[in-house]
Amino acid sequence: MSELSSGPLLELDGLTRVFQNGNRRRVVLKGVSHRFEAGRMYAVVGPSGCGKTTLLSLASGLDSPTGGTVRFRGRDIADLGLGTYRNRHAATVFQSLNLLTYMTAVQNITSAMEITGVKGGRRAERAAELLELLGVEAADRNRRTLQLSGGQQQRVAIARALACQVDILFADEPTGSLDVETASGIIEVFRKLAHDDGKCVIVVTHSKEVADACDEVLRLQRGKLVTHA
Ligand SMILES: Nc1ncnc2c1ncn2[C@@H]1O[C@H](COP(=O)(O)OP(=O)(O)OP(=O)(O)O)[C@@H](O)[C@H]1O
Repeated sequence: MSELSSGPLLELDGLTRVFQNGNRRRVVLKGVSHRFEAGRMYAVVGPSGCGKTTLLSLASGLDSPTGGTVRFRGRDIADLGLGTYRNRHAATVFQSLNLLTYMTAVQNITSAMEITGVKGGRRAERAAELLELLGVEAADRNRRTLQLSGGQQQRVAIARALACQVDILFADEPTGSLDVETASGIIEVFRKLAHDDGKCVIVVTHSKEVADACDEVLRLQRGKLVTHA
C-alpha cells in the first residue's frame, strides 16, 4: 500500500497476547482492535495489570502478538519488518527513559540518529534544535544526562525519540515521576507534537491530567478495550 493510503496510520486488529510460563498460561490481551490517526493524541488507561504496557509493546513492534495484526499504513508490521518499523516509523519513550547517563543530552540524540540510520549531516545541530524545541536550556544540552533533573531527562528522552523522524510516538507513563508543573509541560509538548507537527502520540498513563489532555481515551479492562471516547 502506498504512503498516500487514506486508511488509518496505525491499526490494531484483533490483538491477543498469551504468556506461557511453564504450566501457567496467561491471556493478557483478548482481541483488541483500534485505529489511530496522524495528528491525534491518545491515552491508554486502565487498572494495573490490565495489559497497557503489553499493548504498547505490540503496537510499537517491540513484541509480537499471539494472534491478530498490527498494521502501519495498511501493511502488517511483521511483513514490513519490526526493525524497520521501529527505526523509521515508531519510537518509544520508556518509563525508565533508558538514557546513556554518561553521555550528554546531545550525544544521546546523535547516537540514536546513528543507530537508526537517520541520514544527513549536522546531527549535533539538529539534536540541539530538538532540545531547544523541548525547552532544554542551551547550558544543559552538553551536560551529562546524569546531572539533569527528572523533567529535563524526560525531555531529552522525547527529543531522542523524535530525532528518529518517526510518525508515531509511544510513551509509557511519561509523567509518572514528575511534579505537577513539569508534567504539564510534558503534556503540552505531546499535544503540540500531535496537533502542530501531525504526529500520532499514544501514551499509557494512570494520570487523569494526561488522559484529559488527549483527543481519545482507550480504556483496557482485563485485556479488553471496554470504552473509547
Ligand atoms: N513476559 C511476561 N511473561 C508473563 N507475564 C507477563 C509478561 N509481561 C507481562 N505479563 C503479565 O501481563 C499482565 C499485564 O501486564 P502489563 O505490564 O501489560 O500491565 P499494565 O496494565 O501495563 O500494568 P501497570 O499499570 O501496573 O504498569 C500482568 O499480569 C503481567 O504480570
